[in-house]
Amino acid sequence: MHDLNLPDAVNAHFFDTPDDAAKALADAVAQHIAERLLIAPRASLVVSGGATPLPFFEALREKPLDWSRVDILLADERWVPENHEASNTRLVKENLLQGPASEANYLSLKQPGETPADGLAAVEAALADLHLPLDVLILGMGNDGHTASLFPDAPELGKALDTDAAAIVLPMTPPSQSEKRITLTLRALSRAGFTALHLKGDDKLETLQAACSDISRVREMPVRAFLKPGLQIFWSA
Ligand SMILES: O=C(O)C(O)[C@@H](O)[C@H](O)[C@H](O)COP(=O)(O)O
Repeated sequence: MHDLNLPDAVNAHFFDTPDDAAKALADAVAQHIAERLLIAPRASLVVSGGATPLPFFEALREKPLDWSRVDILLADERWVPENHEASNTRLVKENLLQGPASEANYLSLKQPGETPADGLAAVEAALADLHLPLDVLILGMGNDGHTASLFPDAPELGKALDTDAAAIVLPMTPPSQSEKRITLTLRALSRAGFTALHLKGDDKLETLQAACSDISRVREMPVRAFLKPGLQIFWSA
């Protein structure tokens, strides 16, 4: 039905409604976290901002997990105050860190500082205890092929994609975006125990199709870096 030329061992799940996709993704994430907590003292959960994750957050926050042992952070953040409508931290606090999930530990990528470069040391300090690889990573994707804040037009993209570099978080200043950003780097985002790409709408399917057409040209569409064996794609109309 969906004419995608997916790389080997990438699994795509298609749903009729955003709620169906969100519930299935929340089930999969909760199962993965529960399994991880059986064998590890804590589990990390990295989520994305934007519009797509809202119903997923609403479904996930109700799961009966030992949330006090879960560290939640964002894959990327816009460098705006927490009460700004574009703040991903606000989105997560209002929609995910509620109910049972309010017991989770939130690690913020937004720290004091005029710019992400000014706040970088404080963000690195906030992430000092973060264990890599991550346990669960949920990514979104823009129609320019960005994921997290790995934007094709960001001057910092080369550094952020360099998995040999030590940085796990970097400021990003893509001219296409009105706010400055901060993002986990590819090094931090690679090899998570469970990685999902959560997409909504036909336009995203077309973008995914374009991304799959030549996965080697990562700088043109950074989402390609994640089109690897084990990736789970959750798409809905
Ligand atoms: O803060 C952000 O903007 C992101 O984390 C970003 O990578 C997002 O996931 C995509 O832009 C998709 O956004 P939508 O879900 O709004 O389409």
